[in-house]
Amino acid sequence: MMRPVRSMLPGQISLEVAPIRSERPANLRDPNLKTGGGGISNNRVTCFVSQLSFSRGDRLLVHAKPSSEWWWAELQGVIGYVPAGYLSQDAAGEEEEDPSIEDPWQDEEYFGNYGTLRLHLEMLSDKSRTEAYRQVILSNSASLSSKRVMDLGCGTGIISLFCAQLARPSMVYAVEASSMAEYTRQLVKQNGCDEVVTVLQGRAEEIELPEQVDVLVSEWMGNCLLFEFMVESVLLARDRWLRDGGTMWPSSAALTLVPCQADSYYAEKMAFWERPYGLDFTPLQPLAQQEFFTKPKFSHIIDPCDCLAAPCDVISLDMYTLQVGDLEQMKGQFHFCVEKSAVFHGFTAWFTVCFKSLEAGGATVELNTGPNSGPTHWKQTLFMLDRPVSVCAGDSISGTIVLQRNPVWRRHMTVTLHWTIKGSTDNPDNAQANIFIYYMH
Ligand SMILES: N=C(N)NCC[C@H]1O[C@@H](n2cnc3c(N)ncnc32)[C@H](O)[C@@H]1O
Repeated sequence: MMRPVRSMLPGQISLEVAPIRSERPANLRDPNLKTGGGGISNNRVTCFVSQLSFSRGDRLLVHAKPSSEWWWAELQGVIGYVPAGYLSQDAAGEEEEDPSIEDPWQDEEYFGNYGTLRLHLEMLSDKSRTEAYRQVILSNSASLSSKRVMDLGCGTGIISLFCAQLARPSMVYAVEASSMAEYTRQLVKQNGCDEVVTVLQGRAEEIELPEQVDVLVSEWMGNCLLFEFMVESVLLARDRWLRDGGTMWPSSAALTLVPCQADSYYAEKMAFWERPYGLDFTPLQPLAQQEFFTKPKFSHIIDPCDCLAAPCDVISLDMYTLQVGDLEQMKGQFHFCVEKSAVFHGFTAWFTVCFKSLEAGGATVELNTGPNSGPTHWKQTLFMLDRPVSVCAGDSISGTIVLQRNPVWRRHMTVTLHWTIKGSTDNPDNAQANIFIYYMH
């Protein structure tokens, strides 16, 4: 239940506001509609809220208090940030806070999922992923001698077991927050590695290690690289347990984007409604567009020939310098030169991580989850446009991508793509500006 509070504002304060994920196309040109962000494309508007406008005496419903300064509240159906200092508890209601937001990390569900085998089987069955980590350990086996290693989010302990089997580290601290840790201990013993590998059950940011480590290795990447935001735990552990001059594996990460055609997905979700069983179901197409094309398609497999331009790295992370605060909003730019005339259905994203060698001049190991590398369980992520656009060779697609971390649900993010298309003939009629905002839940 949400708790009503009254605002004690000194008069009207007009903060920015916009309805969250407006279901109806709103006219963004409406001078009265201040938006904290969002956009319009083909009259479909999705907005996200940054701050909420309210007046003295308004009764706000508080959904969550992610910080002492800013609360997440609702006023007449609009949700947004409010300055907590302007609010007072409404004597009328002592209702409980919304319990569903007591756990903005959703750890019970998150670690509950990793306590079962399904996700671990998927990850272990991913040969590109698992062999890449094996290759890192193998190619650095000599340098790993007598090193102290932390394997953050070890799951079944596969990386720790590779360390113990292929190298001679002095100690591997295998940290796992889910109940899988109990089985990981058994696997370590079963494979005769319990002299070297110590399994610690708990969140990496909460457990205590007896010493700092020389190497922090983790397989933390989620869909679109950052989803799950496990990377925050890796940065916190780095700052607390990695010795100065220690090694981060992965050392760096990059998110890559490419404009693409997606004929079969478009046919499956949109064209289908044209003549199913000889009938005209096209009135359902706006519903299909809203249901299927307003959120990313995870586990998309893009065929290299569906790429309409050379892919472009839009976000690059240096795991030695990246800060937790940097994760709130990450921006990238892109400029694609269309290489072939085709239908532009959307953008596809994937990531690459690199593992610098412990030896100076040693080979860097790369795990690339893109269409020209071995298949992985992440596959790629497809962001469909509302409506496809025909493009010609020589056209340019330029714009920005913004990954905005959810201020309440800390494992989620919003992806905003803003781009323009310029015709190769520089025909101004071809120029169109589009913004799409996708919620990754
Ligand atoms: N996207 C991924 N690579 N997910 C791997 C997640 C694995 O790390 C574990 N894990 C995730 N975050 C943490 C954390 N902060 N501390 C310990 N284990 C974690 C999780 O239980 C699972 O076994």
